[in-house]
Amino acid sequence: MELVDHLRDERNKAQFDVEAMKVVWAGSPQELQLCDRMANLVANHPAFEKLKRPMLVRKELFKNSLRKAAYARKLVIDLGLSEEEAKWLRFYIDEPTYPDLHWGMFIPAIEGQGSEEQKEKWLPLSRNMQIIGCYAQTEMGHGSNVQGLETTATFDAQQDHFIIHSPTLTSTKWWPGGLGKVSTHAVVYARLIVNGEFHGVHGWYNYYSFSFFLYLEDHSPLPGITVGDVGLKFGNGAYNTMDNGLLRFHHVRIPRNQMLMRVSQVSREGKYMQCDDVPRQLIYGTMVSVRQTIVAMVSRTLSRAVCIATRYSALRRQHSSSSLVVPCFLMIDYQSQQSRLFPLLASAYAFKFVGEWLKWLYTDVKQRLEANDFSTLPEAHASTAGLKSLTTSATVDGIEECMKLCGGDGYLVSSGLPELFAVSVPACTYEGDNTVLMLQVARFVVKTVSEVGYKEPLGTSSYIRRLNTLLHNNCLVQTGEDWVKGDRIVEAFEARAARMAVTCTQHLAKFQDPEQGFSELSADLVEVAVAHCQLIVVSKFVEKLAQDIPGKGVKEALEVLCYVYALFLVHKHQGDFLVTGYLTPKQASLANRQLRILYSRLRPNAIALVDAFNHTDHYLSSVVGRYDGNVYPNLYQAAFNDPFNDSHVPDGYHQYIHPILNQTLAKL
Ligand SMILES: CCC/C=C/C(=O)SCCNC(=O)CCNC(=O)[C@H](O)C(C)(C)COP(=O)([O-])OP(=O)([O-])OC[C@H]1O[C@@H](n2cnc3c(N)ncnc32)[C@H](O)[C@@H]1OP(=O)([O-])[O-]
Ligand SMILES: Cc1cc2nc3c(=O)[nH]c(=O)nc-3n(C[C@H](O)[C@H](O)[C@H](O)COP(=O)(O)OP(=O)(O)OC[C@H]3O[C@@H](n4cnc5c(N)ncnc54)[C@H](O)[C@@H]3O)c2cc1C
Repeated sequence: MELVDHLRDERNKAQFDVEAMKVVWAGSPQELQLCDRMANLVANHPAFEKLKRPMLVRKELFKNSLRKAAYARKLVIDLGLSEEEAKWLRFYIDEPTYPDLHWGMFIPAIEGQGSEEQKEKWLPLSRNMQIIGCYAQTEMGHGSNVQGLETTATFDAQQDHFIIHSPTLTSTKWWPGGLGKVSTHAVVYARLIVNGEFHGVHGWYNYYSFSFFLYLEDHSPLPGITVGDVGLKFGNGAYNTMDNGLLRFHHVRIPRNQMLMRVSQVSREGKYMQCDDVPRQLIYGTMVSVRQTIVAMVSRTLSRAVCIATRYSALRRQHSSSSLVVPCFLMIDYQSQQSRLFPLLASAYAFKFVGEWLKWLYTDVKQRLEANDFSTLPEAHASTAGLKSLTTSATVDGIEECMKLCGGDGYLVSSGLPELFAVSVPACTYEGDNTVLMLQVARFVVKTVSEVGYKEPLGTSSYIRRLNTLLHNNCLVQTGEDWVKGDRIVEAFEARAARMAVTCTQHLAKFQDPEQGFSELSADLVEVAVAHCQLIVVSKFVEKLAQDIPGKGVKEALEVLCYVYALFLVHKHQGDFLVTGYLTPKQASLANRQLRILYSRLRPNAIALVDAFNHTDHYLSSVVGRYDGNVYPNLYQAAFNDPFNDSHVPDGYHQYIHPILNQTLAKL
């Protein structure tokens, strides 16, 4: 039977080569081929069916996720998949499970913080999954405040042991993924006590957290260990496939050599030694690595929601403005729908490119760290923290907007959007609460501004070198067309970020106690950080356009997306641009007018741009976002696939409805 493509007319409107755009989106022909292969491997394997997931109760859901993880592992072994292939396989299985933490945090923690000897011992076991590990940092009372961790690791020189202990209820390890039921091992963060002294006390540190490698034997907890799951989380299915755990220690002994010893060591005699030249921030290194990964992947999450909402918008008709009866307008042709949807489409591309850049930055930093060059660590920390915060917040808001863009049907689980929202929203909290991370960026920016004159700003903050120009030269835009020039756009974002940073730095200088100032101005500081991070995203998109991009019309389509992204932000944050005096109201209004023109230029390419994400229907798992656009019959069928429709007589009908109908409630 010939398949009907209900979006064919829309696809025919495309003004660029979709296959070439797929390569740009994937990053390279090899990446495209790799992702395509893994996505289809998952889509065509019955073990990875996921439509029934939201209907399962927690225990069934969890067992189901264990089954999938086991099949995935079997595929990795049977097909001899590389670590990179296995990573994409897990990604397309699309279900948070313990291997995410094992591969994503436990192994990187050992790689980053273990000594050579420790790595040699534990990494092969971990990579073969003979042990399964998690990352246990957060405590019930201390998430954002890592310095406040209370778990203790006291050295016992007599027995050459550390004694791990949870001295208070609030020191209970709380949230680590994979901890609740599965992990055999954990990297545990604790305060080190040697000879009765806390170690690692520095000017800015009260406590110093150390990593320990902890054995949970034979899957029954070791004596002195209490372990369990933190409980049901938001959303059906969603993150409930993960066993986020709790963990308490009651004077648990572990051998001394289970302390991860790259940053500091404790000798047999109980001597504490800090490794020369290795900054203690390295114990935060795993977080930097994971924040980078989150940014690299988040564009896919947003692209998924945008793909669903764009396809449905290009199919569904509503009434025209002149006739409320005859349905004729495609939803996507409403200006208001475009002004909500197209900036999200542009953001997905923008986040993809900034994610690529961040990956490059992180790879560079990692190589430097291996050579004991720590000079770019502050830039890596600020960029990973800030971009993680900016992109996850925008993505989660974007998914919610996509849900609304699909009207009532977006609210149905079968649209794929509610579960996507529920599984994505904790990304604003895990790996650092987004506000807390933005405050870290603000510290970095303010410090850079304060040091102007005796320390050269580098990398993402190099615009601060041109502070004088940025503070005094105002925008030169005179026509709408002036807004679609890369250097002009970047300069506008630089001027806004620099002016906001300087104002905040001046306000901070008025406080005698800098920390009090920082606390009182924290809401403004977050805005400074947002301005700095948006500048990074815009400038990386503009830099991308300066590259050679093959394929008919591809570069032109990307240019439109880039300016939509940037001008949408100018419009949304016009208060910043106006208050800082960089723009006049007329220039702000020209930006908005140009944005509308860009929407009309984007419109014919909308479906092709989401097709270029190359998402399979399995990955989307959305009735309204299907590739063929055959929505209505499938939407109708999906209602009957719900087990709730198996019978007309639901459980409880006879018991609770009959008495009402028959007026026999008194018997209840
Ligand atoms: C898949 C999902 C799985 C989820 C897993 C999780 O959630 S796991 C759990 C995830 N949990 C979280 O994410 C917890 C979030 N909380 C934190 O990461 C920390 O508590 C903090 C960064 C907020 C504050 O840290 P603090 O109180 O220690 O200190 P401070 O602010 O005074 O800064 C002191 C200096 O250190 C610098 N510096 C800081 N971080 C880094 C870094 N990573 N790298 C390099 N440098 C860093 C900072 O710039 C400053 O430099 P300066 O100015 O002196 O040159
Ligand atoms: C799904 C999920 C998975 C997780 N996985 C892991 C894991 O594998 N391993 C692990 O160790 N942890 C894990 N976590 C824990 C996670 O890292 C923490 O939840 C996170 O760091 C935030 O800490 P918190 O929950 O204590 O929030 P809090 O720090 O209590 O924050 C609550 C509110 O206070 C605000 N706030 C806090 N501090 C400040 C400040 N200094 N200035 C201004 N505002 C502030 C925040 O913005 C937020 O609005 C996970 C969490 C979730 C939800």
